[in-house]
Amino acid sequence: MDFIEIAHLFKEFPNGEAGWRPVLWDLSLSVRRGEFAVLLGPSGCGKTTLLHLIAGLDRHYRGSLTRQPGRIAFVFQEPRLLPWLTVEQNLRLVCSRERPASIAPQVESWLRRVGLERWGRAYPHQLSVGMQQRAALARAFVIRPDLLLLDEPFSALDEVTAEQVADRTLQLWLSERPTVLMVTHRVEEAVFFADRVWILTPSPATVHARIDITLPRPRSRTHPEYWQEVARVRHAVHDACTRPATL
Ligand SMILES: Nc1ncnc2c1ncn2[C@@H]1O[C@H](COP(=O)(O)OP(=O)(O)OP(=O)(O)O)[C@@H](O)[C@H]1O
Repeated sequence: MDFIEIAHLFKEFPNGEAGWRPVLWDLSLSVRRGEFAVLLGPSGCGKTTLLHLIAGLDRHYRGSLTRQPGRIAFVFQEPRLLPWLTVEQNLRLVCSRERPASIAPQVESWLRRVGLERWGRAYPHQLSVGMQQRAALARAFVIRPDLLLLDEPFSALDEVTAEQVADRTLQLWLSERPTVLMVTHRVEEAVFFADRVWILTPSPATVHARIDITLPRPRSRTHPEYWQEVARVRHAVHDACTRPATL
C-alpha cells in the first residue's frame, strides 16, 4: 500500500449565493513511502487545499483519501516562526514528544545541519528570510517526520537563496528519507527534487499527467539532461493549462 492514496477526490468551498465552488475535481494520485513527490500546478488551482486535506487540517471532501499513520511536518511559503521565541525555542516547542534529555542535543544538531548553529539564541527578526526558512526546515526535521509537506517553501526567497535552501533541503531529505509531497509552480524546482511530478490542471484541479524523473541525484542545474527534463515537464504543464476546462 502506498503512503498516500487518493481516489476520486472532490472538494468544494461555499460560494455565497452561487452555492458551492469546486476546487478539486475527481482527483486521484498516490505517493509511495520515502519518495519525493511534487505537485505542480498553476496559481490558485487548489494545491494548498489538497495539502490541507492530506494533513487532516480539513476533513470536508468527497472521495477516498488514506494516509499511513506517522508524524507530519509542514513547511510553508513563509517561515512562520513564533516571533517572541528564539530560534532554539521555536524548535524545542515542537519536540514535546521527545525525552527531555534528548531535546537540547537534537535541537543543536538540527541547527548545525541547516548552518544556524550560531543563531539558536537569536530571535526570528534578527535573521534573513533565507535563514528563517532554514530554521523552519530544522523545525520540520527535528520531529523526524514520516511525512513532510512542503508548500512552496522557496518561493518567498530570491533565486540564489532559493537554490541554496533547496540544496540544503535535498541533503536533509537524502539523509532522513521522509515521504515528501511538495507543492510548487516552478518547473525547475520540480525537476530538481522529484521522483514523480503530478501535474494539475487549472481550477478545479484534477491530475493532468504524471511524470517520473529518473535523473540521478544530486541533479546539476546546468546539465543538458536536466534541461531536457525541464522542457518535457514544461510541455506537459502547457498542455494542462490549454486543455478544455474540467467542468
Ligand atoms: N477556506 C476557503 N474558503 C473558500 N475558498 C477557499 C478557501 N481556501 C481556498 N479557497 C479557494 O480555493 C482555490 C484554491 O486555493 P489554493 O490556495 O488551494 O490554491 P493554490 O493552488 O495553492 O494557489 P497558490 O499557488 O496561489 O498558492 C482558490 O480560489 C481559493 O480562493
